[in-house]
Amino acid sequence: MMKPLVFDNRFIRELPGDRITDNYTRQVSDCLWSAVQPTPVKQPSLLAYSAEVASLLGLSDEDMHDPDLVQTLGGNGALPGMFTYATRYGGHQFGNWAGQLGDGRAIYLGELVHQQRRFELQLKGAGETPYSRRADGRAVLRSSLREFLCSEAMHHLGIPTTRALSLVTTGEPVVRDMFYDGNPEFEPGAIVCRVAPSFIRFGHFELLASRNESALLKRFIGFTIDRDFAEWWPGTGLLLDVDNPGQGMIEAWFTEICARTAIMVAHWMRVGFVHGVMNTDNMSILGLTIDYGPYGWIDNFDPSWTPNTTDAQGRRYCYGRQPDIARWNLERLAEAFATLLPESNGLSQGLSHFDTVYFDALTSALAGKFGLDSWQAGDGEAINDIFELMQRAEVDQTLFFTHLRQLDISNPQLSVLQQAFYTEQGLQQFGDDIQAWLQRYSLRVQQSTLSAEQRQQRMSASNPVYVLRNYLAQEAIDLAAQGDNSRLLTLLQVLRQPYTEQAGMQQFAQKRPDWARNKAGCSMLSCSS
Ligand SMILES: Nc1ncnc2c1ncn2[C@@H]1O[C@H](COP(=O)(O)OP(=O)(O)OP(=O)(O)O)[C@@H](O)[C@H]1O
Ligand SMILES: [Mg+2]
Repeated sequence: MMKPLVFDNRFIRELPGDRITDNYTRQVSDCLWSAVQPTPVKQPSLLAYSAEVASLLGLSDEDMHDPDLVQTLGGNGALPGMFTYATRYGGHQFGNWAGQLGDGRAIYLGELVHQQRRFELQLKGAGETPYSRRADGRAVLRSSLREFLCSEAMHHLGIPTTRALSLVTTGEPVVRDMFYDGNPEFEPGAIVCRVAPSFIRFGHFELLASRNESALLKRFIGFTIDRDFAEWWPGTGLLLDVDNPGQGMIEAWFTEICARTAIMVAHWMRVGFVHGVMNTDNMSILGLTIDYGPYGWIDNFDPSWTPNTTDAQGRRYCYGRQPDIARWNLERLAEAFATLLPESNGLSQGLSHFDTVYFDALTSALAGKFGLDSWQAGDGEAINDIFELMQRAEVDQTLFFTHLRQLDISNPQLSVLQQAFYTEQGLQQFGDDIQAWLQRYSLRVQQSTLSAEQRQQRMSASNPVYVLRNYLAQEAIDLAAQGDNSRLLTLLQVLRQPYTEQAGMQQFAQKRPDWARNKAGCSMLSCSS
């Protein structure tokens, strides 16, 4: 028998809910959540779970196979103490205000408390809610598997992220027109149980501000600081009035949100992660990576690359623009707060803080990647030069760094990097330039105070050997769709230690194979999920 889980559902206890309790699509006002039950499914079956997340929640391996828990994770019935609801948020999508969005397919199970830590649990793909607009409330296996694996991979890379407890197939088909080309197909349905201290998004605040619900906006800010920033705000020396947080508190808090967002994006840039849909409804107030949709990983270095086919034209959310977009999103959040603080210039100070924190985080990440002791004048220029060469020569970003680590500084040879080139032509055409750069780099490293061993250690800690390249996820999806979850489990295992070379796992540390270059799911992803 499973031990009872402890829930303490502050969100629904302390914040107003929707008075309408019927589940139909509508505009909702003057509240933050709507009670809604997950829609039951035919046959929930546990495909994979994260043992680390289970243990954070006080769940043993045995518990994870408990039929009652598996049913709950598939949306069939709640456990004692749970309360199920969807929240009301809005957002800027692709640069435009989109109005009310809300949890159209994510349904909360409540706030689980274990060992003094609080975790919100959510089922993504659990059925329609009042916020489902014209969609079905469901999620397909391919997108759920990608979310499950990548959130765990990101955590083990040391990147702030929402986590995933479980991946459950529903036994029910879901219809998707993957390329929006009039060819809908049945795909297996699935549900991920996500876990985070808070799933509150920028869009929650933006919607209240846009609807002039200012008393509720204030109260919600007070709630969020009190519940989700409990470790931060006492250190500010400011007093928190939960019902009416003061200007100084809101400004200080916004500055903190800016810092966290900057750190998150600097990490993305470090490992070559492209989120793909940085709409403000996909920005976490805690600075966690949230909503693993059409994300991707950089193979050949290219700042203009985006995995999202919907964004292929404008490239708003391409790799290189992520820091600017994060700042743009913070500006939208500042505008929402400014409806309460018309006289404030503290909000613009928060934005400047973003610039400072991002610069520091990025330069220290780059110093780590290149194995430098510190960031010095001239490093930026040298690093820009090699990034430009990598782009023109089509060099794999991940392999470049893991191989650069092996460079003999006293006798730098291009051959160390050979594996990282995608084409013979790139090697022929840019080989001499890159060789010259390696000489310049070696001189820089020789001036450094680090020993060879220290340099290599720094590089190992900053440069992952294993990342969830798009084609690796796709191979796991293709197998899982045939009922074989072995690759999924192997990847989950390998990605637990992404910075360490693991015996027999060499195949997961290769550059993207040629067949995957232009294949759907491998080089480009649709938003259909
Ligand atoms: N299949 C669906 N059914 C109902 N609503 C959906 C569906 N897919 C997306 N939405 C809603 O569309 C909006 C934008 O979607 P987006 O792709 O950013 O989110 P998402 O993938 O559902 O998940 P999340 O941000 O919760 O990880 C959100 O309000 C989302 O709930
Ligand atoms: Mg989303």
